[in-house]
Amino acid sequence: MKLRKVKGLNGTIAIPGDKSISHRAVMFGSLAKGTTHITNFLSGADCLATIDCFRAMGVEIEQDGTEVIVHGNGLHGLKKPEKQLDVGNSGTTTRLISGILSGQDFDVTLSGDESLNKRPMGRIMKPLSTMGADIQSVNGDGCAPLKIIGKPLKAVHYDSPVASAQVKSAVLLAGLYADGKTSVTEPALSRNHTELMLQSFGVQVSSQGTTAEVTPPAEMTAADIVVPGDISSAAFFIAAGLVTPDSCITLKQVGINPTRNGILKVCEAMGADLVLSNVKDDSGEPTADITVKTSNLKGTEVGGDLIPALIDEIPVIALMAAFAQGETVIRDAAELKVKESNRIDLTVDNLVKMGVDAEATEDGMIIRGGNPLKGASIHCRYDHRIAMTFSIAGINADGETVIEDAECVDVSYPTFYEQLQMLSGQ
Ligand SMILES: O=C(O)C1=C[C@@H](OP(=O)(O)O)[C@@H](O)[C@H](O)C1
Ligand SMILES: C=C(OP(=O)(O)O)C(=O)O
Repeated sequence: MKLRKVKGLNGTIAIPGDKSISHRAVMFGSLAKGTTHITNFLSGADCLATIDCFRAMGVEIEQDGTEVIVHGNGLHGLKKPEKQLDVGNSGTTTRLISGILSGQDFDVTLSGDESLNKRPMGRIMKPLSTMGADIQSVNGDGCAPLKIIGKPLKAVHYDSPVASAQVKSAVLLAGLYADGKTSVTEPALSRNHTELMLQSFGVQVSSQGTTAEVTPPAEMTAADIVVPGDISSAAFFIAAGLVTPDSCITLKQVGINPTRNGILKVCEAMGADLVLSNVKDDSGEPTADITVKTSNLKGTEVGGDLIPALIDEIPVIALMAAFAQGETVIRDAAELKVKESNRIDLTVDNLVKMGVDAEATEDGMIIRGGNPLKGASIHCRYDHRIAMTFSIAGINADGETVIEDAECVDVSYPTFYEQLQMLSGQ
């Protein structure tokens, strides 16, 4: 993908469905008795991998673009797949499904692509093993492929060392099959979509502070799920609208769940012209339209408990910082090293290539904004968030920017380039 400066971004777009919520809707619909209708499903590669995994375990799932119908087989209705499950590039699929598979009465192996098979799975193997699961890293390196032999599970309380919704969810989903109430406490609150959506499927879940507890149900009941727009996808156009001269963009129906909306707080601290309208909260997952206009940003500090609420947005926040006056410090974000790529190093390397004064730290980065950006050839190691971040950089840089492997945006945002082109009037 080749990009050059644009004359401004203007217009209104609908942001595609939330990736985290789309995964969960397919998973919980598959475990429920009855028919689950999902509207505004994210038809990106990661969520399609989740659909394929459940189809392989005997669940009938109809998909027509963003409309999905799941004919659930009930909590104990999954069947042993004929082959190894392919989780593609998706950490969420891998970790959440591992919780579910731990409690089945069959064994299964799951594996993903090169990037996925390098990501740490010890973080879920440890608590799931404590519950009695037999889950092994096939190559003994703590990564996928994972072999999971389903077992009767014990209820536990798990004190998680990381604020991770994937770890929390893996344990809570195994808890659906345990012999009593299972709870997880995390060091800071991560996204709570699992807790909210399990309740919609009739499961008793309680949350207090950073602890969530699930009571194993006899059955789960099907639900209709309307997926809000993904704030992690909206983030690219929030940043684009703020840093591109002569821009005004409205993003419709974006999820603003407080465990996800950290970027809105960062925008406020940076002095962004950002307005929420049409705020709705009828499904437990609040949404709003977000309007952003070109702004003079200032540097800020990002860290602490805010990090889990914006973890996937940090590369694009770093880009905003490159356009801001003064210094931005991002800390407490070491988790970025174990995403689809090492997002600390890759973000900083690519920023520096484009002429930004940036340096990596142990747990984040420091960016001194204000230098003009120059076009560069960007390596994204097939990391969708890096590809989109540096595409927004590219439309604000002198000369040409080339994004290698740009097709990886399909993982979470297949219509990204189409919408970017539309907003730039090209
Ligand atoms: O639960 C989820 O849907 C997700 C949780 C986050 O990962 P961690 O739980 O590993 O932080 C996030 O980075 C990922 O994109 C989606
Ligand atoms: C980290 C991400 O996803 P996952 O962990 O599901 O691969 C992401 O989408 O940025």
